[in-house]
Amino acid sequence: MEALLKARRLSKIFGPGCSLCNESTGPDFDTNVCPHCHSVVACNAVDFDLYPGEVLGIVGESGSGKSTLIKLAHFEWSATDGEMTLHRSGLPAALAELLADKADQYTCNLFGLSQFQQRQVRNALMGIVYQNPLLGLRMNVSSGGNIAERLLGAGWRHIGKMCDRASELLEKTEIPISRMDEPPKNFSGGMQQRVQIAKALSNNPLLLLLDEVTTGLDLSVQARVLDLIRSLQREFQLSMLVVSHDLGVINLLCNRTMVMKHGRVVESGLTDQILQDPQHGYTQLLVASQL
Ligand SMILES: Nc1ncnc2c1ncn2[C@@H]1O[C@H](COP(=O)(O)OP(=O)(O)OP(=O)(O)O)[C@@H](O)[C@H]1O
Repeated sequence: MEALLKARRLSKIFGPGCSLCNESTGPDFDTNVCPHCHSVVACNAVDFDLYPGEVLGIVGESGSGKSTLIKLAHFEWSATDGEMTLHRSGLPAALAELLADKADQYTCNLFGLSQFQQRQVRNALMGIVYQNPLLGLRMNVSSGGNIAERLLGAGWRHIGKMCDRASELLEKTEIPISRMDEPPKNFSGGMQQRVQIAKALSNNPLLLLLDEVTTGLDLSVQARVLDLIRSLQREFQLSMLVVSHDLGVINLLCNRTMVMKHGRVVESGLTDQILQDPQHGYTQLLVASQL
């Protein structure tokens, strides 16, 4: 099977950067701040492949660069260096043509696209759920309206079809249809996450990005949201990138996992293997601390 998404040498530096940034930061130096120019190396030379229907976890302590990878993949931040390509076979024909790299079955480097083109890719192919629902939802707009807005962005125009799609998704995410016209600000934290999930799924994304989606929720609410994500992933065979500092979440959702520290991947492999037989000292600590 061929990868749906390939990321190569993903790097993000905050600050001016200098020729010594990469060789003076990372786990061996116990910092991601360059001692020469004081830039932050949020991630450096990260490679990964994501296969169709696969869930790839990104775990690590606070500041290790997990959210940076999600924000690069979602084009919220521009990469300092690196490439991201998608397999063309799963893309809508118009997009596959637009992004064609004639020599390859993968698209051109998506980081090289204009902002407009990146928005097209994002609207057609990606969904995202943030830890903070304020980032993913308009709190004063009805829940149905939040979903319709996303559908408009993805090119939908027929109001009736958008209403049907919103009801279908809210039902799937266990929001009572009777509350479809209410704004998310009226909802509990768990409900807001479920509306975010419904919105993120509305355009049938190939790729779903989850950034600490259950952090901050009560344990029982967390369990319900995670269960929902797991069943939706199976139903739609979604490919997902899941960021979490919680190994329980990673264990429940992810087939494979990358462990990050100071902007570098220190270990990656099958989640079971990483949890049962961690190789890197940092992963061993992480696993021991969460047992
Ligand atoms: N806008 C910014 N300007 C400067 N540095 C930033 C900026 N955003 C993030 N960083 C730095 O980049 C590094 C990686 O941040 P990132 O948010 O990716 O970490 P994380 O692993 O997701 O952490 P957390 O679990 O706390 O969200 C951190 O050192 C952070 O301070």
